[in-house]
Parts: sequence; structure tokens; C-alpha cells
Amino acid sequence: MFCQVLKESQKCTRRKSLLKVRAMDFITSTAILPLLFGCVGIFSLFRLLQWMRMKTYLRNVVVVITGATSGLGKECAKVFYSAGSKLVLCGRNAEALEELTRELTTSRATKVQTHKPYTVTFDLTDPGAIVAAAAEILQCFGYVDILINNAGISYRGTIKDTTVDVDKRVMETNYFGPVALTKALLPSMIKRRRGHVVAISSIQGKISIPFRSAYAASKHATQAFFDCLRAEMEQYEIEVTVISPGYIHTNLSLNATTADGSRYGATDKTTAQGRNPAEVAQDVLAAVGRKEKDVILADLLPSLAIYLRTLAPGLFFSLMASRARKERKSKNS
Ligand SMILES: NC(=O)C1=CN([C@@H]2O[C@H](COP(=O)(O)OP(=O)(O)OC[C@H]3O[C@@H](n4cnc5c(N)ncnc54)[C@H](OP(=O)(O)O)[C@@H]3O)[C@@H](O)[C@H]2O)C=CC1
Ligand SMILES: CCCCCCCCCCCCCCCC(=O)OCC(=O)COP(=O)(O)O
Repeated sequence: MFCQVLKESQKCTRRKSLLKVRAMDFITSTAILPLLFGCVGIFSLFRLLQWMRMKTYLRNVVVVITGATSGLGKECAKVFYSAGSKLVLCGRNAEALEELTRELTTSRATKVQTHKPYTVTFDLTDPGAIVAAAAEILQCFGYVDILINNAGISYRGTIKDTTVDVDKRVMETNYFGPVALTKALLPSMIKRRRGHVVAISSIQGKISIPFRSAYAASKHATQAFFDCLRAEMEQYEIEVTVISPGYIHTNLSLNATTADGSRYGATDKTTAQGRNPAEVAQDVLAAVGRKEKDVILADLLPSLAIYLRTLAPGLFFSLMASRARKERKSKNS
């Protein structure tokens, strides 16, 4: 009896290995293996061509970056500089812009020809200064190829305690400023039938979380405006890219405004645990280089939250209400 079972199991093993051999024979003797290699080859070639096109697209073009003094803007300056772009670095702090220019021009991390950045100092809450800055840039370079609207501030507070002046300041910095700068540069892009406008939005441009009303509103407005712009500019071959990152480890929460307009002055755990801005800048470079239209740069949970907001809004609102309750409780205790 035992011998019979042993024989049967040996037969079974032999049959299995025979099947394996036959499967391998089938793969090698038929078109499957060449097809597999062909697909991998075509995909690699496609990626290589895409990469080469991206490099050409970014080399020697005029790229304006707002908020270049810190965080993501500063890192974007580094990656676009290394890609051979002609940078116009914008910010409120002239000294910090000069310091960044020194840092860039003394670094030797790139093989392509680089260009000394040009700096322009202005505040995005000042409409007159924005018009003057755009005129200065156009006077100096004649045109702008890529505008990266990156500068921004965040906010922390309850709606009931926040003055409308604070709401306005956040909207002016994050929404009206970028809109005004874009409008000031758009006519020259339209004339050339060439240009690319980038908006650094946020996951909070897609979903609203409690105690971020002004910030989330400014980013939702940004998403809406630049989506409209994309559709209207298609006829002039002007590209529009909206990028929505999740948390990044920058000074954003430190510089955030509170309900009464004072500086928040702390780095939140979510910010401290956020992505490295240099890595996010690489993703921004790739998204711009590939002329992507709408990009989410976040982990799974925020990405899922966006779908939840669309597919099951009731559940999403309950989760946000519970988040608000928890945050209130932890503040009161
Ligand atoms: N950090 C994060 O978790 C996330 C950030 N973002 C977005 O990324 C962008 C960059 O922020 P991040 O690098 O994180 O933050 P930082 O605070 O490090 O940088 C913000 C930049 O914006 C500039 N800025 C602020 N207010 C004005 C103004 N009134 N006029 C001109 N420039 C101004 C700042 O200049 P100055 O030095 O003069 O203050 C600074 O250069 C923002 O749009 C933000 O909303 C999106 C998702 C997540
Ligand atoms: C199917 C299951 C789905 C589960 C979804 C649960 C919902 C979880 C909510 C997650 C919220 C994520 C918020 C992300 C916010 C964010 O990344 O903001 C980026 C910023 O702009 C940061 O600015 P801040 O000043 O707020 O630090």
C-alpha cells in the first residue's frame, strides 16, 4: 500500500516537471519570448526618447520660479538650473535670492551648459509690483517659456475666529498673485504661440481638511483657474500643469498665518515627516518636462481621500468632522 502511494506521488512529481519543461519549451519555441523582449525593448526606447525630449525641452529656456528663496521653490531652482534652464528667481528677500544664485553658480553638478540666474524681488500681494516684475522679466529676456507659480503660504485656524483680512491675505498670496503674474506674462506667450504655465497647488486643492479653510480655498481656486486656463490656451499651444503635492518638509507650517494674522511659528509633525523637497522638485521637473496636465504627488492615503470625496462624499465629510473633533479635543486637553 505504502509503495503504491510512493509510486503515485513520484509519478505526479514527474508529470509536474514534465509540464514545466513543456511550458518553457512553449515559451522559447513560440513567439512569446521574442515578444516579451520586444515589449521591454520598445518600452525602454520609449522612456529613453521621452527622457531625451524632456532634456531638450528644458535646456536654454527661460524659466520663472516664484518663491525661490525657500523650500520647494529653492529645490526647483536647483534642478532646473542643472537641466540648463535660464532661471528668473523671484522672491521677497533679495539677499536670499543672491545667496541662492551664488550657490547655483558655484556648484558643478551638471554636464550641460548652465546660465547665471536673474533675480527679481517682489511681493505677490502687491498687484503693481507684479506688473512691474513681469515687465522687467520681458524687457530682460524678451519672453518666458515656463512660469512656475510656486510661492505660497499656509494657514491654521478656525473659521469663526479668523478675520477676513487673513482670508484675503492667503487668497492674495496663493491665488490672486499667481493669477496676476500669469496674466501679465500670457500675452507674450500667446504672441509666440509658446509657453508653459505651472501651478504648485496641493492635495488641499482637491480636498478640504478642517482648520485650513483659507489655504484649502486658495488651492481649490488655483486648481479651478488653471484648469480653465488649460482649456482656453490649447488653441495657442500653451501648456498648463497643475501639481498637487502632499506634505513636504519645508518652512510652510513655520511661516503659516494664524487666525489673527500672526505667524504660526512651528513645524508640524506632518510637515516634518513630509517628503524631501529635493525629491519633490525632481518630480516637478519630470512633470513639466513631460508636459503633464494634472499631477498628484502624494502617498496612498491622500490619494484615496480624493477618490473618497468624489465617490462617497458623505463618508468623507464624516471622517473630516471626526478629524475636527479629535483636533479640538487635543487642543483643549
Ligand atoms: N510644504 C508642504 O507640505 C506643501 C507645500 N505645497 C506648496 O508648495 C509651495 C511652496 O511652499 P514650500 O516650499 O513648502 O514653503 P516655504 O515656506 O518653504 O516657501 C514658500 C515660498 O513662498 C514665498 N512667499 C510667501 N509669501 C510670499 C509673497 N507674499 N510674495 C512672494 N513670495 C512669497 C516665500 O518667500 P519668503 O522667503 O519671502 O517668505 C518662500 O520662498 C506653496 O505653494 C505650498 O502651498 C503644497 C503641498 C504641500
Ligand atoms: C478608501 C479609504 C480612504 C480613506 C481616506 C481617509 C481620509 C484621510 C484624510 C487624509 C487627509 C490627508 C490630507 C493631506 C493634506 C496635504 O497633504 O496637504 C498638503 C499641504 O499643502 C500641507 O499644508 P499644511 O499647511 O496643511 O501642512
